[in-house]
Amino acid sequence: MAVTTDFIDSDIAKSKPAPQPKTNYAHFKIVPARYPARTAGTIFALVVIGISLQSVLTNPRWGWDVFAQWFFAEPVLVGLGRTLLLTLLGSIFGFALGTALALARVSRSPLLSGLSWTYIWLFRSIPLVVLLLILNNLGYLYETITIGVPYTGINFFSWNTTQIMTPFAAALLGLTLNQAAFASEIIRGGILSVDQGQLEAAAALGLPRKRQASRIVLPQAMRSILPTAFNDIIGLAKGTSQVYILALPELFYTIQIIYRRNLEVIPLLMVATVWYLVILTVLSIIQHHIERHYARGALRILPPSLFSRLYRQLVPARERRTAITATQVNRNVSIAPLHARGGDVTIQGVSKSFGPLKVLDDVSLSLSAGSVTVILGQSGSGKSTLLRSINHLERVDDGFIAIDGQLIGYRQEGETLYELKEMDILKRRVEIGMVFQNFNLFPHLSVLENIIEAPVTVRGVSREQAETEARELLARVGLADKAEAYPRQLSGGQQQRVAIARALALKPKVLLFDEPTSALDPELVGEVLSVIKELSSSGTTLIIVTHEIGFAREVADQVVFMEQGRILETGTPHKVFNRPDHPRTAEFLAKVL
Ligand SMILES: Nc1ncnc2c1ncn2[C@@H]1O[C@H](COP(=O)(O)OP(=O)(O)OP(=O)(O)O)[C@@H](O)[C@H]1O
Repeated sequence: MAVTTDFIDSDIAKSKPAPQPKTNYAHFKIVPARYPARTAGTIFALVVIGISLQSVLTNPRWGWDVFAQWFFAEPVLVGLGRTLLLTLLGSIFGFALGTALALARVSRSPLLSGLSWTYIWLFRSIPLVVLLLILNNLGYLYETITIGVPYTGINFFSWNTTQIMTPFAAALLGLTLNQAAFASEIIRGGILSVDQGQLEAAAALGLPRKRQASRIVLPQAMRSILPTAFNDIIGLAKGTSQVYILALPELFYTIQIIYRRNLEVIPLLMVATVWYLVILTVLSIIQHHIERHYARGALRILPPSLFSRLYRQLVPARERRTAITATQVNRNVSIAPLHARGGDVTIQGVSKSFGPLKVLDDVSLSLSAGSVTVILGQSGSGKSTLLRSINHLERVDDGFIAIDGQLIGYRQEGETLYELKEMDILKRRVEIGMVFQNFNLFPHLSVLENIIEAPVTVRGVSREQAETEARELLARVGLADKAEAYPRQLSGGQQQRVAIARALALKPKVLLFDEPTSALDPELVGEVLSVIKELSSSGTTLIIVTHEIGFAREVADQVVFMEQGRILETGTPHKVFNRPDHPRTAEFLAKVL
């Protein structure tokens, strides 16, 4: 009756896990997995290295004794110095001019952009050798170079062109002009690779244009700029050999002069080759470290650098921990109130079109200070455009929007409205915070840096005070322990809570939420809504575009229903959700409820 016994045994096994025999593995021998292909590959590499070394070291024609004699010889080192100087100055001036050209190329002025395009087109077309020869003969075209006020006869300085255009000056100028044309396209490519949302987030925080470029756009652009830029600099280091045409003895030209005299061609070419290898190695190490610097925040975990790997090997973990604890900062700074009083928002007869499409059509709305308004409507009904118009990310065609009686985007004098310059719009924008659907945190800045950027730059708060307030805000959104993390190391819900803290750091009168939960997984929606709910009693005026009807019912003072750019209905949540006036509202609610 083996079958019956088996049945009983398996039943028992299901109800109670069988006790596992305890095994002592201490005396077991571990055999690592074997990888025959890897072993074969290693042997092959060893053979190739061995043969190469033997052929290079034992063949007397390589002339290693001559190589040793010339490697550190004075003329070679002087030539090397010139090559390094030309590379360094050519890179610095070339990239500085290239950055200006790239910014001009993306400028909104068509003439400036056209001028930059023409420069790039011209200097990328002219071969470097031709350019160097033209510059060397510049004295023939222009006998003097003068700095002064054009067409007035007022001159400050005047030089004889042939005297100042030495071979070195011509070489440096030629390399710079040539390098700038290529560098500008590399930089422009980097600028274009930065997400548009980043610019909008920076503008919504009121950061000035210069700060947007230097702190937000360029650091992120650097990730795509650096590999190509270093390729270009390495090309320049080798390309300096073209200045031989000006009889300028840089490294390669010096080598040529020497081997033409002593006929030791190969050993001297080896001298040049090894020095170029040294230059390339140093540049590659610099590239690695700069790239690593700009990779902060782009990778979830940054691989340890060469130095930190060495540090980990040399310093025991216990000592490292003590060192970190010793650098903790004293955070006893007074905490300012975290909210400004809410603002009254008046939207009067606002219209906006994109081409033939009228997206907002005579929209009027009045929101009292500290109120919570939820805007509902089908996709494409103009909800986001209305929000973006409130903080002037979109310029309206007709009507006006005012906060506490102050017009957005305009200055009023009597009956005339003057459009504000971008700088002034940015200043006023700090009163209106905005939280985006896709968070738009700055990925290269830590959570703390994201939050303090605008208060420090725009409001002029001290860094210490801004950090204290930022930590307080982070504690309020439940992320006190994430101050040093980078956005990509956080979940979507956490990122959105940081975005809310960032908007609050400017103590705005009005806070706009553009579908703050629609990019989140359902289980993360609740944590963001509870933060907004807490804010609803803070006195800040909240305007929220959302499809979360339950949430709207709970927190809203007023619900607005939009369709095809028009407001069809407004009222309390109780009225709009239970007894809507308009059949379209009822139809929409029937779909989403
Ligand atoms: N920059 C733009 N250029 C052209 N059309 C635009 C632009 N921005 C928005 N639109 C159009 O305007 C209309 C309203 O867009 P908006 O984003 O305001 O709608 P929405 O109600 O917020 O939609 P959703 O709920 O899907 O976000 C859409 O038809 C959209 O295609």
